[in-house]
Amino acid sequence: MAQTAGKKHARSDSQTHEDYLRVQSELKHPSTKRAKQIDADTPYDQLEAILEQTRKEVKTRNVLHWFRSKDIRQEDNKGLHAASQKAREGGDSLISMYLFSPKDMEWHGTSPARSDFILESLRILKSQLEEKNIPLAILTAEGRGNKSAKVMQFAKENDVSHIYSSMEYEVDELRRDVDLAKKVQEEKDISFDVLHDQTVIVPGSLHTGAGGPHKVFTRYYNDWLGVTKKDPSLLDTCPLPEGNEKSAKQAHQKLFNSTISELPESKQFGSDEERDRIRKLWPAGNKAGMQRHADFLKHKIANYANYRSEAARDPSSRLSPYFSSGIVSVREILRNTKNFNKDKNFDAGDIGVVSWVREIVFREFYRQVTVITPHTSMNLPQNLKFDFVQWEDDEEGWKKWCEGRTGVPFIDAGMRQLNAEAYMHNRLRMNTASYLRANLLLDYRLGERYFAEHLVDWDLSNNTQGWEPSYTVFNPVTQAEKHDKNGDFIRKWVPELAGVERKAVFMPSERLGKEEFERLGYPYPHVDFKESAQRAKARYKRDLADADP
Ligand SMILES: Cc1cc2nc3c(=O)[nH]c(=O)nc-3n(C[C@H](O)[C@H](O)[C@H](O)COP(=O)(O)OP(=O)(O)OC[C@H]3O[C@@H](n4cnc5c(N)ncnc54)[C@H](O)[C@@H]3O)c2cc1C
Repeated sequence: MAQTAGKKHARSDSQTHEDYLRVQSELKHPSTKRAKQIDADTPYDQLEAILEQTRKEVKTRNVLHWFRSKDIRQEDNKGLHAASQKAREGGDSLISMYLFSPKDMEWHGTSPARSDFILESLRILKSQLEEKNIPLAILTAEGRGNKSAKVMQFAKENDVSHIYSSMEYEVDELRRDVDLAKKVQEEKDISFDVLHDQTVIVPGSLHTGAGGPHKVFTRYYNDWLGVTKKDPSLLDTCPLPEGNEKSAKQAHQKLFNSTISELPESKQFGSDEERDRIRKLWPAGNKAGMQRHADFLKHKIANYANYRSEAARDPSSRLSPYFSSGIVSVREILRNTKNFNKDKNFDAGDIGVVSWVREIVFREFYRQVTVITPHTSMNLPQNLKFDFVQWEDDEEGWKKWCEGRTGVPFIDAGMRQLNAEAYMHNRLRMNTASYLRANLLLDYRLGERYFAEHLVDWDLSNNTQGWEPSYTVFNPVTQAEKHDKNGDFIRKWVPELAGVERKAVFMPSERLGKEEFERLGYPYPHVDFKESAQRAKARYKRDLADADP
């Protein structure tokens, strides 16, 4: 396994004592009492309310679209389209901007793979827009707190009358937009709007019969199917932005000259080899994402319902980084999927399509959860009682988990895939997460953070929901026997076990002696998973019984 000397970046898979201390210090969060206050008066509601006042009628001058790391594309981008239309109404130029924030990358633990993927996609987008005489200016925010001031300064310097952008649903990002909206309120001749673009159905808008937003997935899913069937226009896409006159190149020369930022040292790859390998796995830009979807429809979706949990077959679309950075539009992807499914609704036709779209609806549901329980984006579990669990302090267990050396092959295979590909198959994500919080009884937030620091597709809503603690404890042996029947996935990622007999691959400690482990160079299990699962359940029961969030 690659060992990176010097530790200049968080991405390295060999963990030191300092890493263990650092990652613990990054798990700060508000009290559960404060979390409830935030849930009662959400930043999302605050933003929606203030936007009523900042969507103003003002004389159109230059129109700005502010790209975020969730809408890096010109195709079917609602905010960009609205900005383009406004500019056509007789304004000067359509201009665009991306605010690069190295401090936020540190704060959120963004992985080098995701950081690079975003910058490479921006590079492609910049040149596509430039062909239409639309500049994409890259600004750098020095601190985490001065972003709205920076945007306002940019708007004034460039005589912007209208600012458009796409909604981000996490607390920090919503508060940043509220902050900018307050500044816009003080200006007579600037308008600000934030559009919903990430999902087919606006998060928070699907309600139960009693009136509150759905909190249970199956009900949300059924409702989602019904609404999209009734109103197929939800999948309508918007056109590409219209270009500026050639003269815009002269008028906004400074913006055209701005260059894509360098990543801070901690976000750079450990080596050129690693960079090239990861870029090959995850080619940047919309075209690559759409091609990936077309290939998935052609070769894999028909078997998705049957094979989706069998990681060795690599059965899924691998579109998650493209969704999480908004490099592809979910509406366009679903519209193409529907065409493939002979225009049938998403609960009919090809069973692979039905099964795959259900996962996309999970993505939409988790955005609804983030909006209605904002504390989930603040390092707190959705069920606040789990904040009262007394986790173990086990540095050795932590390191072994990170490095894929727990001695439990299914877990180690998943972690090694993550370390090598900046990606892990969903079944392995479920198992490695369960192993960390239940078998090792380590604070689940340590794992959540490690995923953020390594995944190319990190997405707060999907990741925090994936890590949400519960009483469910996966048995990594029966899981492997069921979903990796021949042990192919394990053998691929844990080559030490390539030659051992099939049964021993799933749990070598049940069939091989300790000396055999030494000979193979594979670690003996750090904990007994059956015993540790019992211990976790008892611990949860004890701590949750006394918990009073
Ligand atoms: C502990 C844990 C952490 C996770 N962290 C992330 C994360 O940071 N980013 C992320 O995008 N997904 C995350 N997931 C969800 C899921 O594992 C990935 O979306 C999926 O594995 C990506 O592979 P794919 O694109 O081939 O998915 P496909 O199976 O092809 O699914 C298509 C799309 O549907 C969405 N999707 C699929 N499964 C889920 C799911 N369980 N929940 C929500 N959306 C889903 C994704 O956008 C995905 O790209 C996590 C799951 C767990 C259990």
